[in-house]
Amino acid sequence: MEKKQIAFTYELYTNSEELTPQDQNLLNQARRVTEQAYAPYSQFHVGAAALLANGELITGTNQENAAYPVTICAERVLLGIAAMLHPDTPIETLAISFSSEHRDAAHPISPCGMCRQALLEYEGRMQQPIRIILSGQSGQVYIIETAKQLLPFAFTSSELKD
Ligand SMILES: O=c1ccn([C@H]2C[C@H](O)[C@@H](CO)O2)c(=O)[nH]1
Ligand SMILES: [Zn+2]
Repeated sequence: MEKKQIAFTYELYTNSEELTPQDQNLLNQARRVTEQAYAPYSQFHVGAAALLANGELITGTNQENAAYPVTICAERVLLGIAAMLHPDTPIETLAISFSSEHRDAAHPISPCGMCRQALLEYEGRMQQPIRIILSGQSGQVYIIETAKQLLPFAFTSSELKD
């Protein structure tokens, strides 16, 4: 028997002023777009903003539904928009933020399991890592090098190839 370990490194910033101007801009877009989320049931407004390899910037927000499981997270809304509007253009960096009238939003949130799986597929499809910036409306910022790190032992398309 052998014991194995999986670990990854991420960057931690005290606040967004420590980021490069380009990353600050992207995070500010994610923070701002939370206002456009459709989240009448949770009042948890999530915003995602992506910088694409062609320099375009796109955004997405969570879209809830009275039949709760029908809800789509901001991250997967954004991936659908990216795939449709800019096919074959990799996502270089994705910023994710949130806001809520009822909760403190001064800490980062991290994508749910379903979005991690979707982000991993997009990376594989575009053959380029997606850098991820996580932060609330203020406070600490995490930067993760690739979506792959968020989903160790992932099930991928390689299993389905002949
Ligand atoms: O990373 C996340 C986590 C949650 N949500 C949404 C789903 C739901 O609308 C609300 C509460 O779970 O937040 C996202 O969009 N992205
Ligand atoms: Zn999700």
